Order: sequence, then structure tokens, then C-alpha cells
Amino acid sequence: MPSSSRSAKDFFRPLAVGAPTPLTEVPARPSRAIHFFDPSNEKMAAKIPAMVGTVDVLLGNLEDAVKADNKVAAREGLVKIAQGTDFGPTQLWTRINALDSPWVLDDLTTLVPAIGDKLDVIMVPKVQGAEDIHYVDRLLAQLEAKAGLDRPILVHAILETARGVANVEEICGASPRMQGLSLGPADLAADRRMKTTRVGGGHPGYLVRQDPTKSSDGIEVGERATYQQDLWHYTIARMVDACAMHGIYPYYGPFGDIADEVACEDQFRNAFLLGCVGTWSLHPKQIAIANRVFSPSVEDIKHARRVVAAMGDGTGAVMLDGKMEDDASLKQCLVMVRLAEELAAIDPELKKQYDAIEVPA
Ligand SMILES: CC(C)(COP(=O)(O)OP(=O)(O)OC[C@H]1O[C@@H](n2cnc3c(N)ncnc32)[C@H](O)[C@@H]1OP(=O)(O)O)[C@@H](O)C(=O)NCCC(=O)NCCSC(=O)C[C@H](O)C(=O)O
Ligand SMILES: [Mg+2]
Repeated sequence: MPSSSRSAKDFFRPLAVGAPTPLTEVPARPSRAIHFFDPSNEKMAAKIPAMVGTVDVLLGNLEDAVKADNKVAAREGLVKIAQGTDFGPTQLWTRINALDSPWVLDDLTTLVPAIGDKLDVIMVPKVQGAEDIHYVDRLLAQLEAKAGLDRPILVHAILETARGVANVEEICGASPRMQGLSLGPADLAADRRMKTTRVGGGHPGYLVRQDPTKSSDGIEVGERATYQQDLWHYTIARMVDACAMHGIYPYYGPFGDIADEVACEDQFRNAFLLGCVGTWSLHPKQIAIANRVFSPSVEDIKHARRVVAAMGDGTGAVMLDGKMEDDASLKQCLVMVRLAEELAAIDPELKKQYDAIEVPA
């Protein structure tokens, strides 16, 4: 049952007369990388049409990282790019300004009539609770009705305040428009008063240390190994559960150390393994990292298909390479196999790799 103030019978009714009917299921469209660009930056904007087809999502960012003096130019730049570009298989998203900012109303009232037919998802920053989603939901319905749109624009919330994290389940269930959630580690760290100064990623000070080893006379000997821990594990895990519970999609967010491709890949992979379907890309070189990490490997698909074949009607237990496989491991393998099918449908190179897999008996 959605955690909405609306009754179950009204949950899937349009919120304005003439607005498109809400979807009862969020379409599973590949979105391994949500690539951010600043539409007011002419050099960046010029690159966007050529990026269509190379990335799953292009996102025109209007919020943080766009200078206050450039807010109008960014909004107008996004309209121009959207109107002049055929996005083909690539989704077009935008991140609007925060709901308490002086720009957000103009963002929505400009974008929906001008390019609402091209916008797949609107990302809303700094969402605190269901009330923020309800506000955007009603306003979008009114604007969609006025613009005569025939499909609803979906909404994605960024989890970047302590209150947002505390309310994560009600945010996910606030509207049938909810497409997913991303982690906003930089704003979240500030709001929580964490003592970090980075945009996502780990911190060398957040660690556990091996117990001391002592000699027979009680003297400490040898080095004590330390292991860096993941600052974001708790929040990502909460986000994944809340999204899965409501049938929507969780994403990691930004990794600000553009030069550190290895740590970026590690952070993305942790999120992938925990259940996220994608991440943000801030720089063109992060797209390849995201696409690689959020596409199941050939080895994983080979194993998953082998389990599916061995499990026959899907019940009981079998042994494969000394390991027990049963209904539950089959379900995990089916998650991978279905993801591979969705990705193969839009990525010819991956399709070739997955099609070439020979499943051993
Ligand atoms: C991070 C950047 C400022 C780096 O830009 P730059 O110094 O120009 O990088 P390069 O010289 O390496 O760029 C090489 C060329 O590539 C183009 N470029 C760079 N970035 C992009 C891009 N995102 N999309 C398209 N093209 C891009 C450059 O123009 C160069 O072109 P050329 O000179 O012709 O070769 C910059 O990448 C950037 O601004 N990225 C986006 C930053 C962003 O959107 N930040 C907001 C999201 S993170 C956030 O908000 C935090 C979150 O909310 C939280 O709370 O955690
Ligand atoms: Mg932020």
C-alpha cells in the first residue's frame, strides 16, 4: 500500500482534469549512467547531441554546479537542446532547482510546456518528505493538462538530507510518478554534519583496525592492519530496500574525484552489488566506468544461465561445481539474466557478448 495521504482508490487517478493517467508500473529502462551537463556552458552543451546513443540518460542540470547568474541561461539552454535534438534511445532528464529556491517555479512552468513531451524524468533535489513529492506531483499534473501531454513525466528524488533519509519509505511511495532515488552524498554529509569535505567516495579516516597481536610476554608485535570502510553503506542499503519495496529504482550519485577512476569504479560496483541500477556521471570519462560496472559481466551471465538451465522447473535443489543452487539462488540469477536482456536490447556490443556465451552443462 503506497504511503500516500491519498486513498488506494484515488492513488492512480490524475491529479488534474485532462492530465495523463499515472502509470501503474515504472518502465524498466536501462539507466546505467545519468550524465550531468550544464546547459548554460556552451562548450558542454555543444557536445550533447553527439552523446545521444552513447549514454543511457542525458540530464540537463539546473541546480547546484550552475552559477546563480546562469540559472536562466541554463533553463533556456536546456529548452534549446531538447527542441533541437532527437534523443532516440537515450532518455532526457533534468534536475530542477530546490523547492525552496527562487528558480524552481520558473523551471517547471517553462520546461513542461516547452519540452514536456521530451522529458522522461524530473530529478528533485533535497527532498525532505512525501509533502515535497505531493507538491511537484500536483503541479506537474496541472502543467501536463495545460500542455496537452499524453504521458506523465516521472519524478526522481535525491536523498541528501537527514530528514529525507528518515522519510525514505514515504518518499518512495508518495506518488505513482516516483521513478527512483539517488544518493546525494555531498549535501547529505553537510546536513548530517559529517566531517568530510568530498563529493562522494570513501575517506581514509573511516576505518576499523585489526586487534593487536601480543607475544607470550604480553608485548604488542607486528603491524595492525586497517581496513577502510564505506561511509555510504547504510544510506545506500536503506535506499535500496525502500525502492525495492515500492517497485522503483535506486542509484548511487556523484563521485567527485574525476581523476581517481579506480576508486570511482569501486564505489559504483559496491552500489551495483547492493542493488542499485545506475549512477551519475559528471565527466564524459565516467560514462564508460558506469556502463561497465552496471552491466552484468559475461562470466556472471554465463553462470546465471547455467543455474537457470540446471534448475529446470525452478524448484528443488541441485549441485553445481560443489555449490548448492535452489529457488532463491535461481531468483538472483534471473535478476541478472533479465537485466542482461534489457541491456542487450539497447546496447549492440553487449548483445554480441551475451549472445556469444556458451552455457556449459
Ligand atoms: C567537473 C568539471 C567541472 C570538469 O570540467 P573540465 O575542467 O572542463 O574538464 P575537462 O577539461 O577534462 O573536460 C574535457 C572536455 O569535456 C567537456 N566536458 C567536461 N565535462 C562534461 C560534461 N559533464 N558533459 C559534456 N562535456 C563535458 C569539456 O567541456 C571539455 O571539452 P573540450 O575543451 O572541448 O575538450 C565538469 O566535468 C563538470 O562541470 N561536470 C558536471 C558537474 C556537475 O554537474 N555537478 C553537479 C552534480 S554533483 C552534485 O550536485 C552533488 C550532489 O547533489 C550531492 O549533494 O552529493
Ligand atoms: Mg546535492
